[in-house]
Amino acid sequence: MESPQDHATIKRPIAAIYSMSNVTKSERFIDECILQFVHQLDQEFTGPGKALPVYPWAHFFAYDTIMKITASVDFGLVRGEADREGMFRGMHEAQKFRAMAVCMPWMFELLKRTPLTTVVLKRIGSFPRRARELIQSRRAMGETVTKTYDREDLLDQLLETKEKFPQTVDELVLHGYATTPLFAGGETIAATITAVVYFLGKHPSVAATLQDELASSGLQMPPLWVEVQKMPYLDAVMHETLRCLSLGAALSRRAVPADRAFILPDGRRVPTGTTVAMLGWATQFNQDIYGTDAQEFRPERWLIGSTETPEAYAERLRRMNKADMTWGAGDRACLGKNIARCELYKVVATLYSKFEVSVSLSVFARTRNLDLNCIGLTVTFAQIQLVDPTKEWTLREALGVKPDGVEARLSLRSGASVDQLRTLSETR
Ligand code: HEM
Repeated sequence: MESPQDHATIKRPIAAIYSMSNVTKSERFIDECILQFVHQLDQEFTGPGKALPVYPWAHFFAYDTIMKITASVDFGLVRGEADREGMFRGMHEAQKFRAMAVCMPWMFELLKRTPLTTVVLKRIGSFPRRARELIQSRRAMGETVTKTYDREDLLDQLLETKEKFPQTVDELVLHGYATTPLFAGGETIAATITAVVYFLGKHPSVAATLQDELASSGLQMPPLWVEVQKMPYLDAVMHETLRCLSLGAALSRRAVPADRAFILPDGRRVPTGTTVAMLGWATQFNQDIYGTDAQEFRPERWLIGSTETPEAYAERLRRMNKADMTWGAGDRACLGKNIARCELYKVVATLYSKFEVSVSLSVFARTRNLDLNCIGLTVTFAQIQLVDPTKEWTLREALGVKPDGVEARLSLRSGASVDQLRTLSETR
């Protein structure tokens, strides 16, 4: 792990690029991908007997979107024009390997020269390779061509850091900058969209309240960030989904610094240099902070209670936010949080404005017990049927979390039209 000082130096040139005010300049990239996604879902999955495998399609959407935000590239996974299977084959296994390398570096040292490791590292290597290709092709286009874009993508801005911060940004650092969004912006977003569909399918009253809020907000379609960021119930749903999903479980690690003592609650001192991880699973389900129903999915916990004073609510919210490790904390906290929130709020608001979504879950596996344990269940807005209530479900976990087996049935809401949505966006 690099020192905090080196880390801060490398992060400084790109901090402004990831600020919300800059991210909203690329909203149009996100809108284009949302439109494509909704149209494709409408074409392929609305109709009797059709079921949408949520995670793979959310992953197509997320990857197309991050490619567009990063390099204006129309990758084509949602439209089926890119090699969908090849793209994600073995990715989760590669992630598990990476998790092992992060959490048990000594094991990685032992294994790193074996043929198996070479194969796995090749899979992980597809992101750096793609980033290198993007940089090369952008440079080949020449300065004048990139400047004629009517909008800047991340890559243009990242390339500029090399000129603005020559002391810090060499080819290697630039390559790291370009690889990160490709690596970080796919599975995280896909898992979150899948979890929203899952939790809302399990809690029809939450879905109904969200849809009421969406319907009464007079949103443009796809909605703008300035519109969706002000929607309290949508915000509560997203907070609660991310809290219960605990995506960044193994990500937030820090080395104990030499200049500060790190003492555990029982008085033991952790030696300098020791890698310490704060797990979201421990903090985000802490009953002292989130209440005795911490294991339940309940977006209302993020809203003011009917008998609560504004002061008490502000204090409760402060404690909940502090314990919520979704985006990590401190100087290594998620840099892509603004991109992720903007993309997620917009796509969830669009999906639940346009579609009735009912969920059937087949083999959704999870290692922790929430209140939602089962395999093979069908959920509709009208009823919940557990095919086998005795079985538990588990999430596949590596560095991130991959939810498998969530399938949804889609139908357009009465009065909703996807063509109307396209027209609105084209006039923006
Ligand atoms: C739901 C979506 C996402 C979640 C939950 C998430 C979560 C996290 C977490 C927990 C960390 C580690 C923070 C720490 O150590 O304290 C992290 C780091 C990071 N994430 Fe995200 N992330 C998401 C999406 C994204 C996206 C879309 C991007 C980029 C486009 C991104 C870029 C980064 C970067 C660059 C870091 C490293 C920051 C540093 O080391 O200073 N993330 N993320």
